Amino acid sequence: MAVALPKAVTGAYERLAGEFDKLSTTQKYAVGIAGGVTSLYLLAKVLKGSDRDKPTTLQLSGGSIEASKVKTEFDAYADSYGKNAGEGITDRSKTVHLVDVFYSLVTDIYEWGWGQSFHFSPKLPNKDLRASEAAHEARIAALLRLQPGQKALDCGCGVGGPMRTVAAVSGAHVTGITINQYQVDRAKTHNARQGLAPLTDVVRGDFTNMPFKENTFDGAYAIEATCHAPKLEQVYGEIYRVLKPGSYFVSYEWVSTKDFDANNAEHVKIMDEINFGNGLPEMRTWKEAEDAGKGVGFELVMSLDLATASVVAGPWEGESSTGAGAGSSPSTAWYERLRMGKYTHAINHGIVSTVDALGLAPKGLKEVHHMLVEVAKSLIQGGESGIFTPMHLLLFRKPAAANKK
Ligand SMILES: C=C(CC[C@@H](C)[C@H]1CC[C@H]2C3=CC[C@H]4[C@H](C)[C@@H](O)CC[C@]4(C)[C@H]3CC[C@]12C)C(C)C
Ligand SMILES: C[S@@+](CC[C@H](N)C(=O)[O-])C[C@H]1O[C@@H](n2cnc3c(N)ncnc32)[C@H](O)[C@@H]1O
Repeated sequence: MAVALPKAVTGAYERLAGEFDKLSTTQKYAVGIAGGVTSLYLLAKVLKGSDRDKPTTLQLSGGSIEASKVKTEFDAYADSYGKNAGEGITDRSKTVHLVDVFYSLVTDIYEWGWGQSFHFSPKLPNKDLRASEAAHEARIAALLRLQPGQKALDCGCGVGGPMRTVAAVSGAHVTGITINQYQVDRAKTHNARQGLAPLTDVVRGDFTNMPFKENTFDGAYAIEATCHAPKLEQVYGEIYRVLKPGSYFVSYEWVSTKDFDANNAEHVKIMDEINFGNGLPEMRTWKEAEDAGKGVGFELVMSLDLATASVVAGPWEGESSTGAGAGSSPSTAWYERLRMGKYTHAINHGIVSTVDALGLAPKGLKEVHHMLVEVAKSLIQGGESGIFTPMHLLLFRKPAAANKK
């Protein structure tokens, strides 16, 4: 079927062709060569690109996993989740490895479709997404009272979006730890490009067994990361160990809220889907998270679901809220950003499926993207129903007298 182009387009084309005809043969060659070189340059940029801010569609990779193994690794990841309601990862001893695989599979897609900060944020009134995201990260620096010259730890740092904000607003040095080598490389590239290399460091390691000496850091934080630990006590215990006495640890936790009913099949189904699409071994309740921190020796200073409550100015010593969420927040709900444009998820899936069909993306990436399209729906359901929050703020303090016999 012939496609009729708008008159404005055909008219412009005819005028250009007319102008081209007026050129001498040498000029025509020159235009041809310039056009060819420009096209080659643009093609090379799309295909390769280096030191990129974010991957282009054609750069979507399997992270630290070889392209030829992406499909096999994704299938093994999918098989590691039990079929029974509420089961999560069946063999919990494999959690850390599976999380590493998960982040190899999703890191490029996250950067491509979300940005360099792998977390949610309440959208603040009259502020755009990036400003709201940065405010959510800067709150961490304020809660930890970080100062220039101090040392902070970012537990589960992703590609370093939050670490760069925390270092930039506080002047403190931030060391990030992530289980995924591909994220280490990406974070270091971004840190250098954004002039923050001197205030940051990134290491590959397991946050349940960290390569740092006791009493090293003046503050520690985890943004939507400790939910990946096989047991919360393992990661909280390690953070307690490496913190100096009297220092703070703040976490934005993924937890079920007081509205979650473990006997409600629909609630459990939503949580199972959230666990699978986000590499979580299981979902903890906000109370379990509070108890885990206290259990390893921390004092609980503050506990508040930022999805439902506004934060007042500090300090918060001795002020431990119930976790039920006090007051209502004037901001837009965190899950609204996930809805994106009406057709964005479908369009993105079309793009990923096309590069997959053309053999320009690792086989298996289409399935990974499909998992993310599905989990976006489950996260929205979890948020709308109020049974789940990705931002339960827990502020802990290592007692000043810790370590003293
Ligand atoms: C804290 C975690 C990650 C939180 C979020 C950063 C990610 C959770 C779900 C992700 C996404 C869902 C839909 C994707 C979309 C289909 C794709 O085209 C572009 C990327 C998404 C928007 C993607 C981006 C990151 C998330 C929002 C967990 C893992 C503990
Ligand atoms: C959702 S991302 C959040 C990243 C970052 N906090 C942010 O907000 O951009 C979770 C991070 O936790 C890290 N992580 C999960 N399990 C880990 C483990 N056992 N040891 C170290 N890092 C881990 C992942 O590698 C990833 O970087």
